[in-house]
Amino acid sequence: MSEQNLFINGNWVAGEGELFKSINPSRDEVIWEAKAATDEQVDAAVMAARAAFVEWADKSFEERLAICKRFAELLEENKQKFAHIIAEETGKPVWETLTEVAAMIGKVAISERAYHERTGTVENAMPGAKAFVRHKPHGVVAVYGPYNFPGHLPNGHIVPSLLAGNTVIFKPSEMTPKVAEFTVKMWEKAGLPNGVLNLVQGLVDTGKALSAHPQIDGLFFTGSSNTGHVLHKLFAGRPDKILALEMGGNNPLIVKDVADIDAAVHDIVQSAFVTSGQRCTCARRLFIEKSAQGDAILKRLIEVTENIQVGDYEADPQPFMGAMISAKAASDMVKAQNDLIDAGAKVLLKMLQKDHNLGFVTPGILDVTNVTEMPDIEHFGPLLKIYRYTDLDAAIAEANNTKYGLSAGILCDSEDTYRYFFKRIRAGIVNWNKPITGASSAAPFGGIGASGNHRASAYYAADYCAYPVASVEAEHVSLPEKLAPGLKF
Ligand SMILES: NC(=O)c1ccc[n+]([C@@H]2O[C@H](COP(=O)([O-])OP(=O)(O)OC[C@H]3O[C@@H](n4cnc5c(N)ncnc54)[C@H](O)[C@@H]3O)[C@@H](O)[C@H]2O)c1
Ligand SMILES: O=CCC[C@H](NC(=O)CCC(=O)O)C(=O)O
Repeated sequence: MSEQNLFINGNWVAGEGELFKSINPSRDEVIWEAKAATDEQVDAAVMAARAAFVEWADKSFEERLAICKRFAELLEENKQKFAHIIAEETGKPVWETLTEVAAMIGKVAISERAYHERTGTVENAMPGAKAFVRHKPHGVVAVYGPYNFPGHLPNGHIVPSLLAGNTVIFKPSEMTPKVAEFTVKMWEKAGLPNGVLNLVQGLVDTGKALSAHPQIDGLFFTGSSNTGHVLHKLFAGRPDKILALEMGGNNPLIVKDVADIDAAVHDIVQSAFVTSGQRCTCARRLFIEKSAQGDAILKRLIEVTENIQVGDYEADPQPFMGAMISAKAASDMVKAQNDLIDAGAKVLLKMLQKDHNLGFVTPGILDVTNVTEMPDIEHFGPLLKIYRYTDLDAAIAEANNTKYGLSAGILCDSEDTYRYFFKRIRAGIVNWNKPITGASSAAPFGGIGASGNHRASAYYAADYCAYPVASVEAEHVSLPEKLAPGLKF
């Protein structure tokens, strides 16, 4: 039981709202239980961030960076422990959660570089003066995180926000409060001044109270498209607030003429089933040619997928896939599969949830080529939909037939085919002969359409964490050499 679960103005305090729990989805055990933040506690957190802002923004960049570097060192020292907490709360195997902690550590150096390269100071000479472009923090920002990368993805907003001089209120996913608590304890230990980072835990009501708070200057969100759209509506008519949205996708992957079938199948599996399909970048739709080679790829894909190891996060040897975030998420995914089957999808490999109290499902593959009414929704789990095609243009058109636009890829040996595809496909991440998951934090990250609002996370996060200020400056006022017509001095 975690009683003092909120971090407000440098103090750990108990929530006074509704009781909520975090359940280990691999073992059906309660691992965290506490009360949500009330509206008054959300208000206290926002006002603490407001009070801390001027002093934090006034510190030198080097002072702020030193604390972020200490945070990264603490993560390094505690990486085994932290990886186990992420694994126990999300179901992801430890091999994978160790990479999540590594991405969090790497974020500090990447954000330092991005701060200078994207939001540095530019000075230009001009007659009798100098012109500058500098950047200033927005002020108090709210950061919302998803459950699938409960450490890495909010960290991708928090680190650049703090480096730029903003103060933060962090609202993690209600599915992953324990990871959030550990993260904030590392920041506390790293020496952040009181009020600079505040943690409010809770359900949707806590999220609503924070997003509606008049004293936030911005909201940086990674999560579902549904919630992102709710927030977008809430911020409509508020050009004074900055809203950065990173949402989901209905991501396509096309296969066309490859020599190495096993290599192609590897990249498909890595794209569709890593993290039990719970990555925003996962391939949801796979386009395979109607040809002998297409048949061979599909046959091999089914064989390899049938043999994917699914198991407990600590199992030795480690499984490829762990549990989904909850038993409910797993049964919802099976239901989504059944709905598609009812709509005419052909089962190639049936997804199964053997124990309804746990989050484990085996990966599923459906042929949806003949389904006439395919919903354009993100199936956030290990369910891959196959489209058989005869014409590449038609496959690309269908790949683009989505309101989303996060990631896309093609597996093909011809560079010309890739260039052709690249020009026509609509997505923020476009890969060639590589999985479409595993997007690097060192590159801009995010999508177009319903996947986000173009302020991509990762490397370009620096852009939305500070605003540019243009200045023309001279040490003294002086009369211009040439006066405007009609003026006499
Ligand atoms: N594009 C990306 O960068 C990216 C990365 C990871 C995950 N995702 C997406 O995230 C989703 C999974 O995460 P999730 O289910 O935790 O997302 P979610 O939208 O359910 O929750 C995200 C956060 O929003 C809060 N929230 C929910 N409803 C709210 C409301 N009405 N008002 C204010 N706050 C509210 C939640 O409490 C949580 O803190 C998937 O759709 C996935 O594609 C996107
Ligand atoms: O749900 C979002 C997936 C993000 C994920 N990105 C990473 O793993 C980044 C790792 C790094 O920073 O190098 C993905 O794209 O799969």
